[in-house]
Amino acid sequence: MTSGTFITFEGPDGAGKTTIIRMVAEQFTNVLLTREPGGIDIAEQIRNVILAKENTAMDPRTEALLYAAARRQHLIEKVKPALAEGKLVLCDRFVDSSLAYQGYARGLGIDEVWAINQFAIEKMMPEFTIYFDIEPELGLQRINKNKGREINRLDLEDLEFHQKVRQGYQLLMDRFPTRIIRIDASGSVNEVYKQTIELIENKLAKK
Ligand SMILES: Nc1ncnc2c1ncn2[C@@H]1O[C@H](COP(=O)(O)OP(=O)(O)OP(=O)(O)O)[C@@H](O)[C@H]1O
Ligand SMILES: Cc1cn([C@H]2C[C@H](O)[C@@H](COP(=O)(O)O)O2)c(=O)[nH]c1=O
Repeated sequence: MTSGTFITFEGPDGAGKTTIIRMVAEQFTNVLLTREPGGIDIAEQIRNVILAKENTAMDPRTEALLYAAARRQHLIEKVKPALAEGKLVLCDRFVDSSLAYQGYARGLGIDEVWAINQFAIEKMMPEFTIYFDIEPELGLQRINKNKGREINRLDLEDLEFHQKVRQGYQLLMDRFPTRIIRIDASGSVNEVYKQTIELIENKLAKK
């Protein structure tokens, strides 16, 4: 039995999730801000393996399994305990990333990737998911402008891959129309933040 609230943030690379989630977290007390893959030591170690630029030989199924393994550990070690303590858990990426990136863009199949993730999450899903929608060209431009950000193996995929990721998310919005809520992430930081905080406050007020 969980008493907190679990919200996930999704979108293509460079959509602005990390920027906005940090601003949102500052507005709440009793909040846990975390991310996938990572958020705890074991999952951060898995993240380093998945995203290392030199690991170009990684098989797509290995990639999907590693994301699911990191997810499992993070869920058990960090997310579930925080929810049990009544926290608001804001998570930068969750299972929808695996469905969009590995299931659709890598071509493993959304249903197949959903199935392996069931072993990891045991039906544990967010109350709702905010999807930051952006043209991949704009997302990648934002990343490339940020000289301080390390470019990882997934960022180095070609534009076609990133376009497929976005198509994958569009399919997920059709599949989960009540859980996933779209926000236009192409505007300024302040515009995107305003939409996001209003959405969260409305949802929390209805709980
Ligand atoms: N609305 C915005 N307008 C312009 N630039 C933005 C906006 N939001 C974020 N940025 C900038 O774009 C870059 C990527 O933002 P951020 O890291 O928040 O995206 P992200 O969705 O978390 O990306 P990724 O999933 O690839 O880590 C950063 O340099 C950030 O400062
Ligand atoms: C959870 C998850 C993530 N990915 C991809 C998405 C990004 O390209 C990287 C993570 O980097 P970020 O800067 O933290 O966004 O990994 C994925 O392909 N599958 C997943 O399940």
